[in-house]
Amino acid sequence: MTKQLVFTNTLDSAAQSVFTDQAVDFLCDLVEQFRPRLFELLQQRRQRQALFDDGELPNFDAATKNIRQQQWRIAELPKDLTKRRLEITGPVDRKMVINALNANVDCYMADFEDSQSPTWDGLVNGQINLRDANLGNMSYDDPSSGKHYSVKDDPALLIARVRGLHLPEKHVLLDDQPIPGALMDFALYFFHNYQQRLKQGSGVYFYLPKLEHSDEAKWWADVFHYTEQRFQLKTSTIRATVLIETLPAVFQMHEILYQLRDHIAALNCGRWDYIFSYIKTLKEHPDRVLPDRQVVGMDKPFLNAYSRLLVKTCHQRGALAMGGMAAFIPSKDADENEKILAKVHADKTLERDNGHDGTWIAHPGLADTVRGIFVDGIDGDNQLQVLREQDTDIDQQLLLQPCDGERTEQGMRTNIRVSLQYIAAWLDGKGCVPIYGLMEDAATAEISRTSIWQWIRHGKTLADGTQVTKQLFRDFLQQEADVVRNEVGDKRWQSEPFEKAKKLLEEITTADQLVDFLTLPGYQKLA
Ligand SMILES: CC(=O)SCCNC(=O)CCNC(=O)[C@H](O)C(C)(C)COP(=O)(O)OP(=O)(O)OC[C@H]1O[C@@H](n2cnc3c(N)ncnc32)[C@H](O)[C@@H]1OP(=O)(O)O
Ligand SMILES: O=CC(=O)O
Ligand SMILES: [Mg+2]
Repeated sequence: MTKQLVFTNTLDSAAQSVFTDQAVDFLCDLVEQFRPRLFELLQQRRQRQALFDDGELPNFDAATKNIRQQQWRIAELPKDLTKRRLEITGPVDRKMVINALNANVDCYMADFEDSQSPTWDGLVNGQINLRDANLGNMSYDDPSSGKHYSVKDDPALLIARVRGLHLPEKHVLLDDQPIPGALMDFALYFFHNYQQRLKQGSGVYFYLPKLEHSDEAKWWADVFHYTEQRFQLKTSTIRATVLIETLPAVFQMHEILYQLRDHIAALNCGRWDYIFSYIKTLKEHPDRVLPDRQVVGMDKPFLNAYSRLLVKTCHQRGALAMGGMAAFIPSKDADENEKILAKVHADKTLERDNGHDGTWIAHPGLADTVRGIFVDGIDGDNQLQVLREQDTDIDQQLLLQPCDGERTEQGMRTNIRVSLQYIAAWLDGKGCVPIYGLMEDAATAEISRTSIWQWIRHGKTLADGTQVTKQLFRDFLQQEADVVRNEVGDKRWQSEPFEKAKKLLEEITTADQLVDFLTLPGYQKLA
């Protein structure tokens, strides 16, 4: 008997329109075919981490030296993926999708990942929204403002980011086990959109997050080849941009491009997950504990080296090198806004000067400032020709260089308030929220909570000499929860899952073993 997917809940009409018989067949085949290997790859992540915990440091792999040294290039880029100077990103709710498509940018990264809390309804409606976006007949009437939204002519080019490989989808089972969330997002987006995208003379474009090794890139390449064959499409119809946002992956960039050479278009500096991964990968290394999150900027040597090596590697192979996200969002206060735009300007100028071909913005209000740098400030559609002499000697030592800066009580308290508010929002179905003037999403919040864990783990002292302990954290958590409760008011505190978030934050921060992703225990609690 052929296998069947089992849904844990009754499908409403929206879900039925997404999980059609043919789409379900395709998804079921993908899961059956590729999940066993995915489990092995996740196991290999744990084995590599055990070595790092024992004192080894991530490094370039001697076994794949020939891939790094030989001459080869990725498949030629399709025309519409050569100009990606400015990309807006955001979760896939309907108003956001329309606003992003209408923004003054080249591309829109529609996000099922860091900025999307993976509620069932959110994911299903996200698929419907992206299908409508590709069909070009998308509109929305906002019941709270009465405003009508529709997509302009010539919208931004749509690229969908699927969930990371570690995230299960608990509402859909095969053989009594949750299916991989990444395969669900990929299969549904591909199935419902490939015909329309090909009709428009384009391809089906994805962002792939949080890869740790080129074997995982090979796994995705196999998924893409299988899909193209099944739907009788030309090789390279599917194109991926891979986020280099884990520390192990920075040592595998040539290999990742190589394994995906028929399908890759670009690498991207996912700087927030990268900082989180630096903490996580080196969590047992007392000499590489990071300072306050606020001081870990792209000008720090280890981060700047990562950006430069990514550019160099991509350009050598004919792939675009995308920059990352400045977390600043516009303020309604004019003076404050001027300062924010100046910070964004400095951050993006550094990326442009490193040779990136384009960059991300979190908010349409930043488009004009960043266009000044990445559109007016470069010659042509990209900087593929840039190969800088000074970026030839980036080595393991520089990529892992300890980061200077203070650990302060203020920094620790801010980390607590941000984590608490973010986890509460996420459990409430919102994957990206403004907190204290910054956009916070699953990647930025991970930095806040793992920093504290690592400071406790190594008994670090704050700038005033206080040692960070589990008890200090518990005391601060109680005090900062009161501060947040005052800020949001009793009504919101009681009606939103702040108490649940506080409990989860306490559990994962005081656990003896670092919890891999806060979204894993979080997902168990997500309605
Ligand atoms: C680490 C990483 O992974 S980075 C990538 C993931 N993160 C992201 O994608 C960040 C996406 N950004 C956002 O979600 C939002 O900008 C937030 C939550 C940070 C702030 O959103 P808001 O509080 O709505 O901001 P604000 O009120 O200033 O928004 C003004 C308008 O801009 C729109 N807007 C804001 N950000 C975006 C966006 N990223 N895409 C599309 N529209 C947007 C809002 O919908 C709103 O539209 P309206 O006037 O029609 O109502
Ligand atoms: O996904 C992007 C990141 O910075 O993390
Ligand atoms: Mg990320």
